[in-house]
Amino acid sequence: MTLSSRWPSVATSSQLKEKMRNAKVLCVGAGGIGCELLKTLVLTGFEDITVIDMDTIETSNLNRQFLFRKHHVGTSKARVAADAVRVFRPNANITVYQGNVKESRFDKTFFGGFALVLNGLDNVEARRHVNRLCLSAGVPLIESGTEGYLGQVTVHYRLKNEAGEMQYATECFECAPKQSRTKTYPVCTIRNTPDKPIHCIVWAKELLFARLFGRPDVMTDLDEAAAKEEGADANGDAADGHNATAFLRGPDEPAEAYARRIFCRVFDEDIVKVLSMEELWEAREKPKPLQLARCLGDGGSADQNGALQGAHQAATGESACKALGITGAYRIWSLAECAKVLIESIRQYLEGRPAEVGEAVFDKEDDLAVEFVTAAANLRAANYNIPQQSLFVTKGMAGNIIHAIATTNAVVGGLIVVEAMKLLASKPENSRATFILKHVTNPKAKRLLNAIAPGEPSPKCAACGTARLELLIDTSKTCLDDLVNKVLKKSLSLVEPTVRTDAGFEYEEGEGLDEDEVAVNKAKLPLPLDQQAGGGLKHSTVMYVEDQVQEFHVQVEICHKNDWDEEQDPEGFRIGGSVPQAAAKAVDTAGSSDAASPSAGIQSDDDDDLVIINGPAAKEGHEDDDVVSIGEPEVSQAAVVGTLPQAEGNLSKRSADGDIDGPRKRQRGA
Ligand SMILES: Nc1ncnc2c1ncn2[C@@H]1O[C@H](COP(=O)(O)OP(=O)(O)OP(=O)(O)O)[C@@H](O)[C@H]1O
Ligand SMILES: [Zn+2]
Repeated sequence: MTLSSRWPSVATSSQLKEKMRNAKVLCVGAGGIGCELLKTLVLTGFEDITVIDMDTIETSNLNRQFLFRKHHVGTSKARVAADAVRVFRPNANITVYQGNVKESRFDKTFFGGFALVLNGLDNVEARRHVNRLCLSAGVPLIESGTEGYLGQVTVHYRLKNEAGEMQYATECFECAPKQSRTKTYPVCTIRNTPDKPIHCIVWAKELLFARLFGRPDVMTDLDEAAAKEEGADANGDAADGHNATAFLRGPDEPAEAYARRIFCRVFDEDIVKVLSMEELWEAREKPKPLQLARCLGDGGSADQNGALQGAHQAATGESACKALGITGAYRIWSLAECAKVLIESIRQYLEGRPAEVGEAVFDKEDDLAVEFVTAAANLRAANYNIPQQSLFVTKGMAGNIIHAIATTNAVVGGLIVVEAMKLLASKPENSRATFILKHVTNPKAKRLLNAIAPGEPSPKCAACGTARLELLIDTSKTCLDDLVNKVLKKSLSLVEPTVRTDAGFEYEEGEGLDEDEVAVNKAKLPLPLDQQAGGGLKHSTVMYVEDQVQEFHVQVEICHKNDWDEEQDPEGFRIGGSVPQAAAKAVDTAGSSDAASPSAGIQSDDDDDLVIINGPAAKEGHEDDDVVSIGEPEVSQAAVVGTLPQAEGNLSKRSADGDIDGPRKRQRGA
């Protein structure tokens, strides 16, 4: 049934209302956007809603995820959100799943049961996964993302006419390569020549925290450097790949003595060593070693046994600042405070959370972890004469936090519902991709929302087109494990990849394999690519890569390349063709240079994908420009989350007089 009136007059028709009541919609994500979306959906008249979210509510969600209250902390987001909106519309039928949308129960058949899929996610892997399932199930997807004041809603579908012919088709989520804002930091800058606060924070979080509290079998660059020295001291050989003993705690070593030894090692002795690499300092300011006793000041900071004053209590593992009586998240700590917090946080970890040591992963919600990183980063900043940061700012930078704006989420939630209504009203020609770019577009335009026609499908798209990807990789040094985990799962967002070649190589994952098959596949993982069965995965080998859950197929041609430059390509591979940008990371974390400024250089971690509009580079002083056409936004750091199509391509569809073309209407039979 199509509605005869034009959009938007049709929006209030009783026919559309009925369609909204009956339409089965799937909301993926019940976080910042998801809460707004659910609320607006039920208030608009949608009554058959399914919600998936894998997470539980955290205290830090409460400021913007308004369906949640303090007493809900620790409980399922999807369930609480559903219960809350049921109050607004008691006859709504809301089905809840607390789970990861990548689970195999949410397969093509599951997706095929919905009229529309509405995403309120926060990471690109899940978005790609949902995109692929929507493509294979033939269900329209409305995508969204926000980042501070910025946001966007995009619409993706292939709609057939009654004769089964493709009538309207937009680009899919993966058609336009997204430029990842994941920042990579050359390891040598982080290790030897930091010159920004973020370099010190990355070092504290990715190297020191990981080394002291993380998995001991995972080497960090601290080990590599230290082990090289140890190996060289002992027998002149390079490191053999084992962790440096310098960071191991002696069997009877008291926690605080260990903490002090670590301090001396990393902020004093290591700096002395790096100073001896004279070529590094020809054009740079030399770093200064820090002596612990001097940092602590008059010696009165420690008692006769060397224990810090104020830290005599048994360690609870909760907070070093609390134990030391140090307050002030927004001020910069003195050097003495940093030294004390560093030593006390190590003691708190070792004595208060012994079970976690060797397993810990940095978590921005963990006070002790943030205190440790703040103290360590600031001490390192003092070594290198780099400005220090408050705990609040460090937390933002280490946790890749862009402070979310509830209103942006509300606007985006509302726009998703508007686009959903257009599709239900069978008005795909009225679909719009809408961008909230207020502070980066021409202020004279005074336009908060910029709506453009959805982009066209790209034949080169790996998800919906027929692209063959090219993988540049060192086939003799890379093992299959890295190909599977770093290339296929991480870069291409596959969940359970299968790889086959014409010459008979096979690798499979996923349900349905028996124990023997799993073991056979696992045994292949440590071997280099060129030593795999079927003559190896070598230069010119074409791999047929598949993910059955996603119904994703792509051909990947291998190009052997050795001599990778670690700084330029820290991952040691590159993927060409129409592929979503790999989240290549040297030391894969990031942060903003100013946590108070939401659009500052925040980068993605595993949870947040940030992409940049590939518009023309921002000109200096663009605010003075008389004309900044809406078709050419002046965007450099307009970071939005998720679904942003390439602005140039899309925006150019707006004609000079401001008309917007609808989505591509296919010729009959095309
Ligand atoms: N693979 C997935 N399956 C199911 N839900 C997911 C998946 N990935 C992300 N989500 C959910 O998407 C929601 C995104 O919401 P939002 O961006 O507000 O993040 P958040 O985790 O609530 O907040 P923040 O990251 O700012 O602390 C989260 O509730 C998260 O649990
Ligand atoms: Zn596509």
